[in-house]
Amino acid sequence: MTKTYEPLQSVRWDNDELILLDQTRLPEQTEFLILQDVQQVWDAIERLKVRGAPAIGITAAYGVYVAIRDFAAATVDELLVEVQKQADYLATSRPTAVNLFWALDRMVRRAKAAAVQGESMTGIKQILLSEAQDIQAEDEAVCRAIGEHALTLFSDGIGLLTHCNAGGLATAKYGTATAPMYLAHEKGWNIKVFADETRPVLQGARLTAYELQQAGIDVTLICDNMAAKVMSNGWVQAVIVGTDRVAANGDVANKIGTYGLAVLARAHNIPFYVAAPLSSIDIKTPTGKEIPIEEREADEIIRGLGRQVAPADIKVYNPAFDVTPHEYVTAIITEKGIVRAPYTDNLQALFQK
Ligand SMILES: CSC[C@@H](O)[C@@H](O)C(=O)COP(=O)(O)O
Repeated sequence: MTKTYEPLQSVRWDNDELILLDQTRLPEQTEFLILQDVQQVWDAIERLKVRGAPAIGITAAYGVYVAIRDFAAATVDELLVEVQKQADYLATSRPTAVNLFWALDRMVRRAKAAAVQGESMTGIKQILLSEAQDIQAEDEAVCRAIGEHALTLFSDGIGLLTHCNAGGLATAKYGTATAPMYLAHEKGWNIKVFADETRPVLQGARLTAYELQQAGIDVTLICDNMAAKVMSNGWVQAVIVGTDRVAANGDVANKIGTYGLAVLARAHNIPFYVAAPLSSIDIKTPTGKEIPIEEREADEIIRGLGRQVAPADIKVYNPAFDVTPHEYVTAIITEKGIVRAPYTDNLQALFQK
């Protein structure tokens, strides 16, 4: 029997309002936030109310419109300066996911192009709203295409392991790493997914386990330190994760713990796949060493499980992401197809097609 996937939407533009599903509250509460100004948009991104690289980009794009819609500029040039200023501000909310900068840059370029075409200030504002809506609609199509390409690597009965949440909640729909899971499920395949809980903020437990279970997919939650055991049990035939930024040489930044998983996959002879929209591929950053890695507050670890689990004043190191060297990456699955080594040439080629 085929099933249609109808997920919770994490970002919505509805009735002239930007509405976010508060991902910090899931799975206990399904709470929606109406964001009324750019400060609220910035806070929502920084505090992970919306998270996941594509969803951050989509939200920031709407954020630019929210920031300028009531701005009373005297001239089009003044409006363009304001658009740039607000985009620069939103760009400071999180450093690693390149989709944020990609979406903001696209919004600024669209405003400038509209000005060159002689649009009025009202026209430019409307064009910015449409651009944000286009970014969101395109992301859905991109995720579906990633899922279709990824599905060619898998077959009925496969066991998959994933980390963090590169799911529908992190994108417009389908997710990146989860897209083939949803498409496989729609086809009636029996797949088994193992979801790492993903310390410290538990995106795997709170979000991936939740959304896959809601969709009726066979998902098993494991603690991060159980991945080796699950692999050695022979339960996993592929690892698939999302990414916040792929460098030009194929090094992959993703949620902390991804690198360890890639090493484990290599040790067990299991392919390690990265699902990446082109908006996550940063051809201008040569290698993973140049990718800025966000460090977050100690409290995420000390009090991350809802109560104090360590000495209150303990020294903590809390990088939110790590970089998996490209040598460990079996393939990068994009909306334009599956890319394998040599990554420098093959990723570059994606942007020339
Ligand atoms: C399709 S989402 C890809 C990545 O953004 C995801 O894997 C991830 O690491 C998210 O980190 P987060 O800190 O929750 O924003």
